[in-house]
Amino acid sequence: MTDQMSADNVGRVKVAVLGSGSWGTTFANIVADAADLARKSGEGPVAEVVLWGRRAAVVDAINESSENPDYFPGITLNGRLHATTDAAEALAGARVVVLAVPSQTLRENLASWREHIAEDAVVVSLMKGVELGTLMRMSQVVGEVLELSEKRIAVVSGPNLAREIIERQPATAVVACPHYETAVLLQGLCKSAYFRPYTSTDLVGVEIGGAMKNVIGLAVGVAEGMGFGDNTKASLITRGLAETTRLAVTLGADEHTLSGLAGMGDLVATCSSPLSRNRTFGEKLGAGKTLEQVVAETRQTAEGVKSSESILELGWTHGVDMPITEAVVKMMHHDMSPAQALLAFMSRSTKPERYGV
Ligand SMILES: NC(=O)c1ccc[n+]([C@@H]2O[C@H](COP(=O)([O-])OP(=O)(O)OC[C@H]3O[C@@H](n4cnc5c(N)ncnc54)[C@H](O)[C@@H]3O)[C@@H](O)[C@H]2O)c1
Ligand SMILES: O=P(O)(O)OC[C@H](O)CO
Repeated sequence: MTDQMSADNVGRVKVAVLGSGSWGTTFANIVADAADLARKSGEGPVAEVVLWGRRAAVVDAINESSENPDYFPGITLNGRLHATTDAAEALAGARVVVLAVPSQTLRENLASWREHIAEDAVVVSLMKGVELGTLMRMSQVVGEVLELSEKRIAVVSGPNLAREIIERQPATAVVACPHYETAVLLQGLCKSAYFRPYTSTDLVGVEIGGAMKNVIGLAVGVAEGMGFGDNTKASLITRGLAETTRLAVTLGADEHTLSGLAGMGDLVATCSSPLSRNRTFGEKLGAGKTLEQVVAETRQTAEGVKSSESILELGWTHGVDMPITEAVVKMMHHDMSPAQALLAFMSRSTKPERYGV
């Protein structure tokens, strides 16, 4: 996709969505529904969506009965959605490549997909994590492995609990790309009757907001599990947003992004919803289950568990104070009990409400 190409002269666009879990399936369905709307109205680009998945049973069910029985049994997907286990087939001719795999496997996935990704494709990350070891945001991993300029890398993020959106409940999101025209084109591809995307050029703010809300969601879940009420949870959400904003702004984000959909919006959705995997993970831990028990019970990706470590290191590398993230890391990775983590958090030295950047 060239920099000059606009939404008006694109016409048909093949979109490959890689990852047929909860969010990959839902986002592919959004784009297919958006294409139906564009076809009817004669306005905007019309996407042909191909979904890649690892498991043949899931792929066959999507193709034969428009259903993903693993994640959304009983929900009818858009009938035009085509699925395949063959990444080369999904990627052939795709001008938009959407990534929906766990953050920590992205690098190895991209290495195997790289040769099939068209040179002029725009690559869109749906992931909300930070890579362990490198401390890279997902767009940075994409840029490094695929050797893409940032003009061809975008992110979609926001308060997007998949279960609600697959039921076609109204939701909003942010499509971020440093190249504004690309963000507008992608906005056109996923704008449907129930999904309203806004554009942004602040990739850093949108990605840090998405990764951090998982960590804060874990902390709020722990508080819920320990039986605490709304004052505790509101305090964690608000101080969590302050922590998120400190980190994001230090890394170059616009402060306003963090009070938008990909910051506060997603934080509120994640921290209030029993549908959130991160919040649920924390809640089980807070209620007294061991980490091993919770890990064993968790089938879907709770990104904050691993990303809490890389995010804390990222904060420390840049001299950012991250007390909630630190408490989460101690509980997730250093055998600290929720009660001990709470004591450590509450007994820190007192501070002005606003400090740091
Ligand atoms: N589920 C949501 O509501 C939601 C919403 C917005 C963003 N996200 C983000 O989207 C990303 C994906 O989450 P999800 O909810 O789809 O997770 P999920 O656990 O539902 O699905 C992950 C998918 O990746 C596949 N997968 C697992 N390991 C893999 C590997 N090594 N190689 C290739 N594929 C592999 C799984 O088979 C599955 O299809 C996460 O970063 C998450 O934070 C999720
Ligand atoms: O289920 P979670 O905790 O991964 O959250 C899902 C989405 O990211 C909410 O926007």
